[in-house]
Amino acid sequence: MAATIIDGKALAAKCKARIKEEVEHLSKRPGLAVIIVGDNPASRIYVNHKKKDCAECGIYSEEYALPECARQEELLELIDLLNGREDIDGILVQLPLPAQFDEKAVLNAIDPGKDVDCFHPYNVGQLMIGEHTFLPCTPAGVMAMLDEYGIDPAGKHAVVVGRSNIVGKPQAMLLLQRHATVTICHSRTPNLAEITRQADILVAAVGKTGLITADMVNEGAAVIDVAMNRNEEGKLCGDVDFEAVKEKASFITPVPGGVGPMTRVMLLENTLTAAKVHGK
Ligand SMILES: Nc1nc(=O)c2c([nH]1)NC[C@@H]1CN(c3ccc(C(=O)N[C@@H](CCC(=O)O)C(=O)O)cc3)C=[N+]21
Repeated sequence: MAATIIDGKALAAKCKARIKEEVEHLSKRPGLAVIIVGDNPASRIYVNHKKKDCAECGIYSEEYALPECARQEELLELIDLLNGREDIDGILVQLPLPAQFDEKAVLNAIDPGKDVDCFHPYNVGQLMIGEHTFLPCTPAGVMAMLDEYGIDPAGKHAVVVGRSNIVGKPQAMLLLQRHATVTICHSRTPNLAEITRQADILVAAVGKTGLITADMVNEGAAVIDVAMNRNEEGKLCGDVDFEAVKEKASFITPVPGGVGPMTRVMLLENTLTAAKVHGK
């Protein structure tokens, strides 16, 4: 039987309506500062999306566009200024940064209480011990999708393919918190298909078009595709062979229209949380 297609766009719209409602009940508007450095066209599109999302939910947003040649000190000074501003609850530095930047130092400079990406080592540590305030946006978006479709991770075997700090690792943590048995696979995993075939929940987060083929998926698995790749025609696609895998899976996320819109919602959610923590 063909899989149920998880509609990330519809769920995102529903979540945004709730966030908007909550924002209306605060004493002051939440504020998000978005910093973009250089002119990466994908980053430009994403940042525009974020601004539009904020406006839709009544969140105040400010954009800082620094030139490609900006210096590290300039960026650190800006972050410092934003750290001190009461009207700004969240700070997001769009990644990737141009090569001259020390990404780690930049992320470290953001006040952990304003780190709505959940990239600061303090927040990553909090996540590890289950004490987190902020949710890692993409992994939390995935969890919200599982919840919405009644897919309970408890007791299931969840296989995460990919071990990045922004998706694979935090995804594994969130699934673990929800009592899944978690396996993390990556580029050096020799018997990848053998392991993915054991998955009740399979999360693909590698960034390699066509990586997950139907023979790698267990009948009835829930398949979540986190990747944002461009194919030869420049079309957005994930890691999963969607057409073939949807005939085998019980649930599957499309790209676009799956995890991407939910990632954006979680940024709004974190900004709302930060505003509440800041007494708004
Ligand atoms: N500090 C930082 N935080 C991020 O969260 C962050 C980042 N840097 N750098 C880049 C990645 C990528 N990312 C996406 C989020 C949503 C969509 C999204 O909404 N995608 C739509 C399609 C968008 C389109 O058509 O291009 C969809 O899947 O339906 C895509 C990509 C956040 N990132």
